[in-house]
Amino acid sequence: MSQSPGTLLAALRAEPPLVQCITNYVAMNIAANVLLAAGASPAMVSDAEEAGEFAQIAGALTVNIGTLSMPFVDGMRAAIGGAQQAKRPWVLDPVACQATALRRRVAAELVALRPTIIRGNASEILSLVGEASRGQGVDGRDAVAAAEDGARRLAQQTGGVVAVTGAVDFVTDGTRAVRIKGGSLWMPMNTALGCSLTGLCGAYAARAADPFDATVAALAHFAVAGQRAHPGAQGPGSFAPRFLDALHAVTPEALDAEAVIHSAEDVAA
Ligand SMILES: Nc1ncnc2c1ncn2[C@@H]1O[C@H](COP(=O)(O)OP(=O)(O)OP(=O)(O)O)[C@@H](O)[C@H]1O
Ligand SMILES: Cc1ncsc1CCO
Ligand SMILES: [Mg+2]
Repeated sequence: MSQSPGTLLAALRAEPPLVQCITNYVAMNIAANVLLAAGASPAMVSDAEEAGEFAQIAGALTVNIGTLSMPFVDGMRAAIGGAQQAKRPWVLDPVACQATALRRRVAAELVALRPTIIRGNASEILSLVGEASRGQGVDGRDAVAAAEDGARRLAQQTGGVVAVTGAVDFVTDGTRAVRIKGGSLWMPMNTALGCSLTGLCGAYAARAADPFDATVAALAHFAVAGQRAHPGAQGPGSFAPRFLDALHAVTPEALDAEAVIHSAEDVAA
């Protein structure tokens, strides 16, 4: 029996989960504010000496390779080990994994550790499954639809959930699949909103029985908040504070009423 986004939002707000975020320098502040606005409790803890220990007290771990360096990688390895030992969900954001040999290598190592959830843009997901990617650095340049089959294969390979975000988001666990509509054209013009969404996937995963439901809820929360924030905004700058306010203002009832989620199982191979 699946849990609706609103049900999970109520659970998250009733008991804000501690989410350990190993994220990039660009996203640190934005992602922390997004998690607080949504109702979670973020902590940016990444040094290898403490990251594994912290993962055992956190409700979930998120790992993002946006501003990659070897100290970050050591922290990621330690944290993932701690999360796995404590049986906590962990989420991978393979930022710009198509761009360099280092990113391809680290992303492949992390995928092999079987993340509970992988969330990326279409260009990143295509690269993870060895397909041609038109990504330009951290910016996705491929259509979500082009990465759907690859996302299904990736989910079957890891045994986890894969989310591809863009104009219409796609979520699959290799068997089930949905598309989520909403959001705003200003979202890809706000840096690190994808990284922040990865953090929110972790927050929901800490409270959900099923990581697929958690991922759908996080993406639906973003889609509804983005859609609500859009009309009052003149551009990416005025959108940003409205979006944070909307993440906070949306109630569990409104989330279930306004989320546009359609089954995508019709196109399964
Ligand atoms: N054209 C669009 N219209 C509506 N919403 C969008 C659009 N593009 C992206 N989004 C939304 O923006 C959010 C971030 O997704 P996106 O695919 O831009 O992540 P990303 O490329 O990893 O971002 P970043 O690396 O900058 O953090 C998601 O909630 C997604 O649904
Ligand atoms: C702009 C940027 N550069 C590395 S990570 C990041 C944040 C968006 O992914
Ligand atoms: Mg990204």
